Amino acid sequence: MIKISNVSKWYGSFQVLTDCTTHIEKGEVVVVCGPSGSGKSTLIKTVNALEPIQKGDIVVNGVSIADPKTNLPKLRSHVGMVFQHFELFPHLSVTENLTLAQIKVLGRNKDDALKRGLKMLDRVGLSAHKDKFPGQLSGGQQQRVAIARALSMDPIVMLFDEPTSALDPEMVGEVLDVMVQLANEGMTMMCVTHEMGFARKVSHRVIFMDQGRIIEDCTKQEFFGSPEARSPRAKEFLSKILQH
Ligand SMILES: Nc1ncnc2c1ncn2[C@@H]1O[C@H](COP(=O)(O)OP(=O)(O)OP(=O)(O)O)[C@@H](O)[C@H]1O
Repeated sequence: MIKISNVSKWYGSFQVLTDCTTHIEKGEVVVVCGPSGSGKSTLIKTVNALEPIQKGDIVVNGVSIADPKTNLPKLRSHVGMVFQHFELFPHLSVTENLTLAQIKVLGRNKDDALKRGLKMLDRVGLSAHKDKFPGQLSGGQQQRVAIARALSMDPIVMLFDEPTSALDPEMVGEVLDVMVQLANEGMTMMCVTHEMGFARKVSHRVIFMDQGRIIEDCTKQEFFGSPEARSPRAKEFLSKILQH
């Protein structure tokens, strides 16, 4: 489904990603973790070419992002992305937020877009809020609308970049519940998150990054179950998070 091969990236002279190689199969949930600044967000943003790469390739569903002939807006329309900050349009109602890209990018008619959007809004438990504006919703509700908006586009994969880290603690659970539900329904997911409870509960694999490199790429059982077999940097990270 997604093949990341020998990806390197620089910001000016600073190398942010070094020779990253991994893959995500259909229906797999992969959690990307690691210390702050290790390149997790940058890596996930390269998957839909929001961040360009200078070396290597990423193939999404058979389409190479490095191929100059690739239609990147079309590729992005199949890849759902949910960010730390919800990035809903503040001047549009929830319904308008849900339908805009379906109409403009996928060319759906208004009725079909509305039907699909409301179905996804129901899936995240927010049907009653369809006519509100983002500012009238809590952070957790806004993030659930952002997830519903991404799902309305019928994505083949969902990318999550720290979707709960800007939320008050009591709202984290409601967003994670939606993500757990999606994972259980078989959605292919790549998630940058510090929520190790989520990683332990639903992920299939864990990628651990440090200084722009993928240091560990293993099953969650290997990652959490046998910390003694991990690299020194991952061991240190695990010992910190497992204290709590
Ligand atoms: N647009 C940019 N220009 C220059 N440097 C950048 C840019 N974006 C990120 N960086 C740097 O690249 C490195 C990796 O950043 P990135 O956000 O990918 O890390 P991260 O692992 O997701 O961190 P965090 O967990 O703190 O969000 C950091 O040193 C960061 O300062």
